Amino acid sequence: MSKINIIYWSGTGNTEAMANHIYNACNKENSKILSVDKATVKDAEEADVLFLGCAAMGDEVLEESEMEPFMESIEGSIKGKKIALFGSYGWGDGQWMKDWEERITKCGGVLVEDSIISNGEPTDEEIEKLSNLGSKYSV
Ligand SMILES: Cc1cc2nc3c(=O)[nH]c(=O)nc-3n(C[C@H](O)[C@H](O)[C@H](O)COP(=O)(O)O)c2cc1C
Repeated sequence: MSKINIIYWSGTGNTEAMANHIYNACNKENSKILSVDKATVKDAEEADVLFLGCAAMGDEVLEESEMEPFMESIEGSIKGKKIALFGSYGWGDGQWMKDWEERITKCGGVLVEDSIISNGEPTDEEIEKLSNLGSKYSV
C-alpha cells in the first residue's frame, strides 16, 4: 500500500480543510496529515506520494516563516518523488501555485496531478477532486 503524507500550512483554515478532504479519503493506516510546523524532512522522504498544501501569502508566495523554510529543507530530497500540490488563495491569479510547481519540477519532483487551488473555501466540486486524490493514491 502506498504511503501518503499530507503536509500543509494554513492560516485561516481553508487549506487545512482541503488537506482534510484528501486525508479523509485515504486509508488511515498508511497515511499521515501534518501541519507543516510538525513536519520533518523524513515525513517528506518516507512518502510514496507527497501532498503539499499552502495558501497564497505575501505577494504570491508560500507562507514565509514555516512553509518556505520547510520547502527549502526538502528541496534536496524530492528527486523522483511523486507530488501533488493544493492550496487556497484570495484575490490573485494563482501565480504562487505556478511558481511552486516550477520549483518542484526543477528539484526533480514529479507532479502527478494538476494542482488544486480554491478561492477561499473549497467548493463542492473541488472537495470531490480532493477526495478523489486521496482515494486514488491510497492503494
Ligand atoms: C498576509 C496575506 C497575504 C496574502 N497574499 C495573497 C496573495 O498574494 N494572493 C492571493 O491570491 N491571496 C492572498 N492572500 C489570501 C489568502 O491566500 C486566502 O485568504 C486564503 O484563502 C487563505 O487560506 P488559508 O485559510 O488556508 O490560510 C493573502 C492573505 C494574507 C493574510
